[in-house]
Amino acid sequence: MNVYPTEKIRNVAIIAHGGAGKTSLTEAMLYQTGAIKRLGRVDDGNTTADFYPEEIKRKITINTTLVPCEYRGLKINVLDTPGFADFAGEVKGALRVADSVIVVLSAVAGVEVQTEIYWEECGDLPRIAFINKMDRENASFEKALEEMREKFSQPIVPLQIPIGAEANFKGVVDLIKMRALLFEPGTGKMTEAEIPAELADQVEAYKEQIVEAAAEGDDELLNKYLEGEELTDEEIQRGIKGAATNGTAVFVFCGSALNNMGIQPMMDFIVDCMPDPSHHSDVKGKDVSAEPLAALVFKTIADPYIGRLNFFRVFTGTMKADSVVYNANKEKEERIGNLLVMRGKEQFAVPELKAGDIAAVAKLSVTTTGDTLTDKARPVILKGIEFPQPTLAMAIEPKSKGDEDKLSSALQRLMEEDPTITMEKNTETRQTILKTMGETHTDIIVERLKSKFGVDVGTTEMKIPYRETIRAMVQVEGKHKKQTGGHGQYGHVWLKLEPLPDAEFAFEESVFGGAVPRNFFPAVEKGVREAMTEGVLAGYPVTNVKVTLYDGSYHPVDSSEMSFKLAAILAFRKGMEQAKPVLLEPIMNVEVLIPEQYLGDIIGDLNSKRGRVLGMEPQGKNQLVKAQVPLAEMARYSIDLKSITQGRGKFQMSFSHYEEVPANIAEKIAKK
Ligand SMILES: Nc1nc2c(ncn2[C@@H]2O[C@H](COP(=O)(O)OP(=O)(O)OP(=O)(O)O)[C@@H](O)[C@H]2O)c(=O)[nH]1
Repeated sequence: MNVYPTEKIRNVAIIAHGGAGKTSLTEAMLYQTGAIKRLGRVDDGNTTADFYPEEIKRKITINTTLVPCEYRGLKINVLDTPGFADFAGEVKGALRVADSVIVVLSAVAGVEVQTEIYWEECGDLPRIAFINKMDRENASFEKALEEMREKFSQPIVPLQIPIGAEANFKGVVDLIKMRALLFEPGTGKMTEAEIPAELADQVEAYKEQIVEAAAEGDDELLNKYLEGEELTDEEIQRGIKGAATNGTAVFVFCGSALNNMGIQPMMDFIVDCMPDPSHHSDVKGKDVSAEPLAALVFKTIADPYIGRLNFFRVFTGTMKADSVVYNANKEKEERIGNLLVMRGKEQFAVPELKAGDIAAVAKLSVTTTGDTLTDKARPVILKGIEFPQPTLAMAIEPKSKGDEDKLSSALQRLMEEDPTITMEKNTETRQTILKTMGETHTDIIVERLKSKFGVDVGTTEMKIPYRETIRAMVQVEGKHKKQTGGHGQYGHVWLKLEPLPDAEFAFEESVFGGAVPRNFFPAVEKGVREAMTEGVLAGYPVTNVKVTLYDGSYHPVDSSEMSFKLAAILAFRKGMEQAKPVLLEPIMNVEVLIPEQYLGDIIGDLNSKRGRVLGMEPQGKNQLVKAQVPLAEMARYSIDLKSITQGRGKFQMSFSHYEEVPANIAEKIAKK
């Protein structure tokens, strides 16, 4: 593969709801450019972009795949992203390094939820739309268009209209060339023809929208247009390019990725009108090739053959093979060996990469996703990537004992690859908690642990770290006395137990006249602390208790530290039983961000989860609901929220405080 200058590069992310046809479109683009000789199919598991076994098995994209196509002397770096919400982190990475976006819609399903969500996340990135699956039963170009206009604020402007639909889909009318383009299914061969007479009215209506959008794309043209002058074809072209580059209009194409129909006109548009990397908002107004090196790592994978691979985009300067660069985030130099242009599982080594290009490098020592590789003499740190926070927590444990260390180091490695998972050890419940973006994500982590690291693991629900406390003050006696020939054992204490709302534990002594000698005090405290590790209700740790040692007795020969410790344990257990013990549960601060229309359902659901809604406030088009909810009710909230809002809601939570568990629930927990 050649080295391409900045102006000959297009970095295009393909985004859409799962199943709209992103991977099929990527495959068709590769075929169209001659990079592959056979059109692979998702259903046959032989596409270039989805080559991981886990992707082939599920027939979905899990990883963003970089697929460079060489076309008309340019290099189009296609980033095929996953549509499934659990892998939203991959989309974030791709959008950070793309200069423009292809939004794929199914002509049958129209604008689906994830498409809407990712559309928002595109921010200011210029985008075009490809209405796919025109060959399918119930395909409707108009309906998809209408839904786009309903849901998106940008002007939506078709540059084509379909000729035929469903099994009868034959091609498109190119509204700029004013010609019919007919495609041969499979080969994608394109022939031109006259516009079918029955489409004449439609063509006129759409043409007017194009002229308007073109005028909006160029100030000079806008004046001309507003003064009622007609724009020439050349001016319309220029205006369209301006609007496409600035993102002031979204131009629409259509076709069938599966049958390789309608791909070439869209690719021509990318080449002719979509922005090159010098337009990216990070570098706007700069001479990208004259600036010092700044390359952002947006994805890291542990490749089974090559080892760790970092994918990066060069924003400014040139990245050279066999060079030394500076990781400005880690403040460490890194040695670059080969620069690899990847295409699915294929790779080509290149001597250098110009500003704007995307590639991978193997075997760096400290670099991870989000880091900037730069020039030590003139270091730059590029803005990182804001990954979504994981929301589904599950406990994970190795199936065979002794694999604990192996599990935690494997998870560490997976966390380097995937910034949307976290792992933590809960010291109270002794569980390893894995947090992910959803159930499928968890399943995939479990599979990877087995296939890549040989650790067989199971997942269970997270245990809730309950605690126990007391609600009354009591005074109790504890006596440990044994006479078994020779030395006996003797310890005797009187303890006062009382609730201590503002601290976990306090121990005091106020013993008169040496009833218990001073040297045994530490043993008594030790006994109390030991007893507190397992409460009398359900065996959870005891908290918020003050214990005072105020009396007792001793034996000059038989008393020992051990005897006093045991006496204290006895006293504490007895005392706790009498002091109205209760179970406490962790209460979380929860913030849920949702579109207004789900407000009622969300509040109803939080109430049914024993939550207290503290308030809500509008945030743009959304509502932020603040509540406090017991952790025990929140274990599967990420799944519930997804189903109530069809994936449109977000939430986060953090620990707030402990509160008493209602008696009926406490009883059930104690029985368990
Ligand atoms: N009839 C028809 N089917 C299509 C077309 N494009 C894609 N499909 C089918 O739709 C399904 C999903 O296609 P993909 O290309 O995997 O969709 P995707 O958007 O990449 O899906 P994710 O990566 O999982 O988000 C597959 O069964 C494809 O064969 C099309 O143009 N026509």
